[in-house]
Amino acid sequence: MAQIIVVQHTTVVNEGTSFIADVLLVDGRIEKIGTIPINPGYQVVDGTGKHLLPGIIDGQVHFRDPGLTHKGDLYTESKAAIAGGVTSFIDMPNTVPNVLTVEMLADKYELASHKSLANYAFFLGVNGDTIDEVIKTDTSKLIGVSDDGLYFTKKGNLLADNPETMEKLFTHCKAIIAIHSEKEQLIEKNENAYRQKYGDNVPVKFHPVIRSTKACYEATKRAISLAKKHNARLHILHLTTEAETHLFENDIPLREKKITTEVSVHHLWFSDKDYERLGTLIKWNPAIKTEQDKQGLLRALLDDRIDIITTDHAPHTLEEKQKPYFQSMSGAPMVQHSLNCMLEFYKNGFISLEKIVEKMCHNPAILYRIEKRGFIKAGYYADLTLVDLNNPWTVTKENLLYKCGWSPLEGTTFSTKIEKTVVNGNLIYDNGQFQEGIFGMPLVCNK
Ligand SMILES: NC(=O)N[C@@H](CC(=O)O)C(=O)O
Repeated sequence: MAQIIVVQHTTVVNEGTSFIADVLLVDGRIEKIGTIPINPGYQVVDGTGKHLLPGIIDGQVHFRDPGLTHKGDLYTESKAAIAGGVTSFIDMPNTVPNVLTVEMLADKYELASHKSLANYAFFLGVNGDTIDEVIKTDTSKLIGVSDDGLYFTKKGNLLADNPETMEKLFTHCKAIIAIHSEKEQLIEKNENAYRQKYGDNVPVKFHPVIRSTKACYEATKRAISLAKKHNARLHILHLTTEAETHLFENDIPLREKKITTEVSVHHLWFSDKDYERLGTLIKWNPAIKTEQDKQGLLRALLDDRIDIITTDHAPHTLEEKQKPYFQSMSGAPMVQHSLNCMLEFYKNGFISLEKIVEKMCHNPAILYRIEKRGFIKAGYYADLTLVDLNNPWTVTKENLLYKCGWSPLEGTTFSTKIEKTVVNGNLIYDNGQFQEGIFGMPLVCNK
């Protein structure tokens, strides 16, 4: 028998408007939005007073599977994602082994098919060592290629440091090229200067001085100019500086843009003021920068120079984080709370609900050409999240779902709660309870 769910009397937030309606879900797809008569056998979800959003599509996560599963894995982190209203994610290649060939990519899809509760896609990794292999590959069907995090291998050769490699890739690659844009060579110089002064114990407040605005701006400027020269499809990951936002355009529809960018939630949420309180827990690459940068990023998001919001969810164990500056891992878990963070900006009057949905749901689907997801539309997959905008709760260790068991947001009180999350028509998350054993689907990239 067909599985039928009706979400009744809910405020649907979709494509720039919000309106009260019922939403009918049949066999994994959205069938109708309007007034739905209830028949016996329908599962009814009361959405009165709640808001129904398309499931979040997080365009950048590190779920650590395979090889780094002491930090997180596809099961634990996808579960945390779903509790946060995230129904689809795109995962980075800096696992162990690094995902540098199409065979390894296929292995990762296979792994996710029996581990991930959310829908999934994976970037093919690319760095200076594998460029020739990647450009021989049929990249036209891939969601994207990326060098993100591959510098941890130390033979990484990030694209931002290698204009020649970058040009070669821009000439041949048909997929989106998503790059981590910081000039590592410049950063290394800064690191050496600070190491001489402080040894290993550099105060973390210098992190944004070491991983400087200059390192970001120069890398982004160069990547954009090379991409324009070759008419390549470039996406700059996790932008952190106000200066860089002015390098992007907002007068072309997203579908036609060749150069796009994103902001990660933590760069909107934290600023350098927070280093004193949180120390290396908020050490990220690129670094959290100034209050002025944070404001500039929000402005660029609102005026469409920034296209999507991601988390760059990057769990590490507390032990790995709480080491002296140079040994402490960069990155932190965020995927369970990204929607709550953005809804807090809404509650404080900084952004509309419709804009949040555009940047977290619609635009990732458009940018990565993801088939039939990201919108509340008849015929689309039923990936949805139901939120209560007036239900305060506090982040504690006990309510974290991350395998690493900590969050830089512990102690934060959010005024909104993610109540339910539907993935492919299945009510996977309902007020703290999970329906286990139903796995997500691979995202289909429709060029
Ligand atoms: N963002 C981070 O600080 N860390 C990421 C790697 C990366 O995105 O560079 C990680 O994988 O830990």
